Amino acid sequence: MTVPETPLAETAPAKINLHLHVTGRRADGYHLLDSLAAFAGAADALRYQPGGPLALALEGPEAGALEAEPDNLVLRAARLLAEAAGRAPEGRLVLEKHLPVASGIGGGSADAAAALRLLNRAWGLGWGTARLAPLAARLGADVPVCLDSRAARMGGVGELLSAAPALPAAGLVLANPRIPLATPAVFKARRGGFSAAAALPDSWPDAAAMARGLAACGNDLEAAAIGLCPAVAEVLAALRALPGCLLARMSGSGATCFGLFATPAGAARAAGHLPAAWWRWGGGFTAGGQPLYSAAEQPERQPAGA
Ligand SMILES: C[C@@](CO)(OP(=O)(O)O)[C@H](O)COP(=O)(O)OP(=O)(O)OC[C@H]1O[C@@H](n2ccc(N)nc2=O)[C@H](O)[C@@H]1O
Ligand SMILES: Nc1ncnc2c1ncn2[C@@H]1O[C@H](COP(=O)(O)OP(=O)(O)O)[C@@H](O)[C@H]1O
Repeated sequence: MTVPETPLAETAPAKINLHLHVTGRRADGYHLLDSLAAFAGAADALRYQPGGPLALALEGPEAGALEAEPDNLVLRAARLLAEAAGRAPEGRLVLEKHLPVASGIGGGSADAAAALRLLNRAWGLGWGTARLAPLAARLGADVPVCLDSRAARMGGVGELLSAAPALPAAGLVLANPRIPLATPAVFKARRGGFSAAAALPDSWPDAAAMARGLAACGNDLEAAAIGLCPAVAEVLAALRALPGCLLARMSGSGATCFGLFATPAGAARAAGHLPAAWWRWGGGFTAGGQPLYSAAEQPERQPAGA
């Protein structure tokens, strides 16, 4: 695996759908998607202590939303991996929950993928991504892209991954009105036909070019989400009103929306202007749990004349 971590801990970065086109529907009701997924510095964290039967403890600011869950995706991932490896599931996992639950940034999917990576190492399996990917797909449509947590183009129902455009140094603000939205309900409420896959370049030179390119795409679930949760429209308006916001759009099935900015530092400052009652975060993109660009490569200001 390509995610460098300390031996018994993993980060589970938020997945952002920079665009999301619904291109068709399968006979089983699942939708065919075309999406550019990228990963934010905002993340959950998962730790492991060996010994004893499999157990999960929840902590962190967003843990409350999960305490009543009968079956956490982390435990489902652990049992699935143990079954595939022909061994007993064991060890104590601690999930530190920072990402809002049911919010369109794939927190549960990222946690499940982090559990597969972590237990793959902790149990000494040494499996590569190719061997873990089919297990990931069984846990949810978003779990395969979260295995490597690197920007990727998603096709099929989410399991067909291909190269993403090279992302420039850019800033990202995430905002959620603290209203959970269930993914199946949003797909069900969607009206209209299907979209073509987006035409994207191999790379964008800077955040402004990326915002212009993404403006030609959309999120086909946005209108349905606003119908179910009108606060999504308020979040989008608030992001667009932030100084320096280059583009604002909903991620996944919502209700989290993102704003693109020139730099991570500018995004972090802008996030502070959003209502304190919302979940809000500002920073940059990551790949495999590491910042995409070093601080030195992230100019605070655009060069003169840019
Ligand atoms: C919409 C997306 C876009 O990345 O993100 P989120 O809003 O969840 O973050 C994903 O496709 C969500 O993936 P995930 O949350 O793993 O979905 P799953 O658990 O597999 O499916 C939940 C339900 O969503 C619907 N679903 C999901 C994926 C898909 N391609 N078509 C669908 O119609 C189905 O009704 C399914 O029963
Ligand atoms: N570790 C987990 N984190 C978040 N949600 C989880 C987890 N385990 C199970 N779930 C369930 O998965 C559903 C989708 O969660 P999540 O991945 O946060 O949504 P989304 O993909 O819309 O961001 C939640 O409503 C919850 O019932």
